[in-house]
Amino acid sequence: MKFTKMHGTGNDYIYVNGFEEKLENPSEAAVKLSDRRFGIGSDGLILILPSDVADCRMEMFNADGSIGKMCGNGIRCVAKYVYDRGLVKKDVLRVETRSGVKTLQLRVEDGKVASVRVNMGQPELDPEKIPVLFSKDRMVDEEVYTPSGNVWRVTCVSMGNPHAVIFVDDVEGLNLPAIGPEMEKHAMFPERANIEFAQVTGPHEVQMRVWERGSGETLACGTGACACAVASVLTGKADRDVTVHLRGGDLHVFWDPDTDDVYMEGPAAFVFDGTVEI
Ligand SMILES: N[C@@H](CCC[C@H](N)C(=O)O)C(=O)O
Repeated sequence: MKFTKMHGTGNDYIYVNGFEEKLENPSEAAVKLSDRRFGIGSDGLILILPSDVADCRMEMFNADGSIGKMCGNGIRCVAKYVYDRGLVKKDVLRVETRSGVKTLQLRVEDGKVASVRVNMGQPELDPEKIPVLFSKDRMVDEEVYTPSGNVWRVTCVSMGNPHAVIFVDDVEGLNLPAIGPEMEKHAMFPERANIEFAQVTGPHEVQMRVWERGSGETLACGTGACACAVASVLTGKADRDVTVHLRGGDLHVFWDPDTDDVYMEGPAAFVFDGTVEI
């Protein structure tokens, strides 16, 4: 099977052109191919497919084979893939995802996509829809106790997938591989959750690390950066226009007060093409 390795701020996926390739069991392939020693190595697998309602469709699988309804870093790479390879030559693109059709504005340099601005849609704050087992009045900065005895104050937001944002004083000092799994799988999240740890360093600056549902610690998460920006506003810690600094680079997020839409802007990068036996 032909594949392409790409990344958005270090959040790397294996991309398969579903216009040409047929993958019988993508979930199983995601587990096998994402392995960083026995496979190609990635945070997961993304299929680029034809769509009846948009320019193309994406399907994303985490490294454990589970499905993610939306992927902010992945969708920018999908845009770069279809534009640079001439599949869809438009600088405003519509991509179908499991969380609806997203509109993307491409910034092209020397004929290739350098960065992409995505309308990520409106954040979902209804606990039943996220889903999180909190009541409606306990959604912002609420205490959660973990089985190992940690207490975290979380703000829950869905950006098409579930996120819990936790503000801390020293994001780099955290032992994320120890803390992440017990929060991802905490009983309060019936479908597990992506966990963001954030340190606000100014009205327009947030430093963030992420433990992704199904993939573990990644260098960046686009939907997570958006959830973090929304949580920063809801808790009164930052303005609606923030740069989220991640281990893999920066993402710019703006939560529009007029439309309630969240916009995310960041780079998309090609790594290499290859073929693999599956
Ligand atoms: N890396 C992504 C999010 C991927 C999906 C997530 N792990 C989930 O299961 O919800 C992003 O950039 O948004």
